[in-house]
Amino acid sequence: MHESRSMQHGDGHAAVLAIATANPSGTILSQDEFADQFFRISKSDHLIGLKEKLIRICNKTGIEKRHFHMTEEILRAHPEFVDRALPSLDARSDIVATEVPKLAEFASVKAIAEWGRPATDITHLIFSTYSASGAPSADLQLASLLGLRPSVCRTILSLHGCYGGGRALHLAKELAENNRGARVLVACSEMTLVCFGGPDGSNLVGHALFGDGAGAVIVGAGPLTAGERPLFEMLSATQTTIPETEYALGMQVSAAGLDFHLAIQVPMLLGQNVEQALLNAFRSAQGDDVEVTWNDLFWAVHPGGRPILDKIEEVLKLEPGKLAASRHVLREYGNMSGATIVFVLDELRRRCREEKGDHDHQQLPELGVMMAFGPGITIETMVLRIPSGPNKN
Ligand SMILES: CC(C)(COP(=O)(O)OP(=O)(O)OC[C@H]1O[C@@H](n2cnc3c(N)ncnc32)[C@H](O)[C@@H]1OP(=O)(O)O)[C@@H](O)C(=O)NCCC(=O)NCCSC(=O)CC(=O)O
Repeated sequence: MHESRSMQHGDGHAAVLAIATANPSGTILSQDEFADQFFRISKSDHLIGLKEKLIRICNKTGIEKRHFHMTEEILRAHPEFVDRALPSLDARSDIVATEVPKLAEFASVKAIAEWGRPATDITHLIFSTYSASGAPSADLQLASLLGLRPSVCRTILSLHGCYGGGRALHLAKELAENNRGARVLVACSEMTLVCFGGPDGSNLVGHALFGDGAGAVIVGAGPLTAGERPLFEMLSATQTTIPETEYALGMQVSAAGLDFHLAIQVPMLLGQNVEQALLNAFRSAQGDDVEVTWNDLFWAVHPGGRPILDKIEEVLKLEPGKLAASRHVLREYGNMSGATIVFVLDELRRRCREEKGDHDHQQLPELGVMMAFGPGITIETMVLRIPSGPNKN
């Protein structure tokens, strides 16, 4: 019995076997022009004070551009998306019910191609989004679009917000390590269409930060088949909730769509608690006598906002450049909620490849850490290792 139980487990730690990302082709907006465009299309140019404030906020985000599914044509067809006093959830849900899985499909097809095995070899699917409001949901639709087998085990993570990608990867690790031969597709797809609205005193920061994107990751543990290459080994994963901070980050579904709440204290709260979350993850990997120097690691941090990255850099005394992959993703795409961490992993992988031939890139250390934050405040932390030897990418 004992032997047959151990035969059911994968060999060793789970690993990331492929990563891909996608963005919608609808609209790309430069952050410099965002306030002008947003106030024009929402017919709000008369709200001069709010517009000036949005310009001040946009200038401080560290973002250069963002991608959106939303277009002016969609807004012309749905004036209720601008006026939050009008009910609009049904119309928003109709659009995202098709478009969110479709965006996930673009990323997943690329990840499956990189992985090199047929989609029918996927045994588990974990889909994370803040846009799902029906059942059956985006997970089933993605499974159909990709032609996954009917026995694929599906899980949907709904409204986990920005820690959705981290949570999905954590679950994928546990599934892969506990089910021999499992190959888990993690798909995170986020679209701001569900929370778009005309400017008011409470939603400017969300409008300045969030963008649309999808990430897909294939996760599996040993034995690996010929052609499978581990990109990041997933050594340990923990979740830490900061007590009594429910008020600080949240999402609420209403007749007018999804409302985000981002308290001004979020960067400070994360700064005060990040080290404990890291120690929890490293103790889980190395035991109580953990010895780790933060600057000896590579870093994949969810770029929730520029001051969050600044605060983490400050409290952990990180060398400049340690959060470069996170800052790059924030600059190029904004905060894509749960999908963002997949973009950061992809960027790190790119830097890892380039370091061989490009001396401008710092050599990545062998050990690193992935962190994602969201409502709770919840911190998902994972200790990663870049494999050495012939599989190194
Ligand atoms: C908004 C910022 C770009 C502003 O940058 P700075 O803080 O450096 O600049 P600043 O102090 O001069 O602030 C500029 C103006 O923004 C206002 N301001 C700052 N933070 C605010 C907040 N959370 N809510 C409302 N207003 C805010 C300030 O009062 C100020 O207004 P005035 O100019 O009128 O004085 C930044 O604070 C930021 O990126 N904050 C978001 C961090 C965050 O919460 N991220 C989590 C995202 S959610 C996530 O990732 C997880 C999830 O949702 O699941």
